[in-house]
Amino acid sequence: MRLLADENIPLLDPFFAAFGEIRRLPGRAIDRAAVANADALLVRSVTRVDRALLDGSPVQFVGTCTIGTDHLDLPYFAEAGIAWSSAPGCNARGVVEYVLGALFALAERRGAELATRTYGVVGAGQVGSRLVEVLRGLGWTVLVCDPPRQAREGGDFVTLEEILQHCDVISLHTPLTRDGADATWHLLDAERLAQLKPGCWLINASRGAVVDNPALKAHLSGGADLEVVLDVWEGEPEVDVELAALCRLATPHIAGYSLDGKLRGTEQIYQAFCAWRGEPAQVELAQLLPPAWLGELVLHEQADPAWALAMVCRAVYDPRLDDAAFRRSLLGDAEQRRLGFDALRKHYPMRRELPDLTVRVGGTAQQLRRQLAALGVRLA
Ligand SMILES: NC(=O)c1ccc[n+]([C@@H]2O[C@H](COP(=O)([O-])OP(=O)(O)OC[C@H]3O[C@@H](n4cnc5c(N)ncnc54)[C@H](O)[C@@H]3O)[C@@H](O)[C@H]2O)c1
Ligand SMILES: O=C(O)[C@H](O)[C@H](O)COP(=O)(O)O
Repeated sequence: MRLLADENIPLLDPFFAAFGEIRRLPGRAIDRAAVANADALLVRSVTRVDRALLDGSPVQFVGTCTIGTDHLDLPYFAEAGIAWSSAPGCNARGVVEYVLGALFALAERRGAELATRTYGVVGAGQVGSRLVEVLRGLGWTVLVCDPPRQAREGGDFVTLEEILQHCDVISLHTPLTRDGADATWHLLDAERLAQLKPGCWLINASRGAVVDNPALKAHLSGGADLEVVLDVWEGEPEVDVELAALCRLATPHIAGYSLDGKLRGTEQIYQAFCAWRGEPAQVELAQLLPPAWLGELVLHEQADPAWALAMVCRAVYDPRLDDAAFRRSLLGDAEQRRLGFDALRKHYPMRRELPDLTVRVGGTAQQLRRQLAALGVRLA
């Protein structure tokens, strides 16, 4: 079996070497010539996999080590009989921790109290539902908008208009879709941006085009009272530098880039590949994960809970570091910026997740313990 893989997929050898030769290429360099000699293709989000790439190739299996599937032409796969798999939920935890880090950074900047704000989560799938669970676990007020789920399940959902009207913080977690009643392309357009509450915080770590980027730039340039955090951009790896300058936090599509999340992505595709071949999966991620550099934190029982939550999150991940590195990369010319976007992602620093951290709290600080548990850390 000949495997062709994006070179940015970690742990390719431990998981896939037993199946045959693995050829590695940068994701954006995977082309028709390369797939002409491949039986299976393993990609990340930057490779568009469609008829134009695969028609006439021997590829029978496509695995994307990502949550998103908007780069895959799934109707074509069905028509051509190509098996495929994505990695649902693999890096959802990382995105949740990105949003938490952004909230603590904005709160510090604005002198705001997070507990008194109303949160709106748009899209409650793998990422959004985990975020809702964490925010509600912290005791915060959360409204949830997910029309497809609402139509299927009924229940406690609100409309996007209600989110725009009532929420002080809005975090977007929809897929990027262009068709149907619930299409999300430019879900936040000029008209909806104008409806945001003054002082609102808007976070997009879904897909760039869920927000109309030119409209957002015009809105911010016009002096809108709005704090914006963008991890994803229309036209990546090209980024509108003027828009980035208007954002409070700007990062190069790394919200889900915890090591755990990336490795889970590889493992999930390995498992799907084994299932497709009708073979048992024999390699387990647990055997391959390195130890977390920060194992344990000790908090004093009198620690202020708001301070303690921010410190614990930051100990594991602080998106301001990614923001600083990204802004440095935006100083070059257009080509340097494009290369910089990919380089920051390729050489992403070690980042672990809150469940890798043990927190010890002295005494009987029950509320703090409950909130730390909601964050997902292990409590000693
Ligand atoms: N920035 C990153 O690093 C990163 C990492 C992981 C995922 N993502 C992206 O985050 C997004 C969410 O991922 P996920 O795994 O949670 O997806 P998912 O498919 O599990 O969930 C998406 C949810 O959005 C809902 N939805 C669809 N259309 C909607 C609409 N018009 N309004 C409101 N809700 C709508 C769906 O019903 C679903 O429940 C995707 O775009 C994914 O590609 C980004
Ligand atoms: O869809 C996903 O899983 C994420 O957007 C993922 O983090 C994208 O990372 P990439 O495949 O671009 O490396």
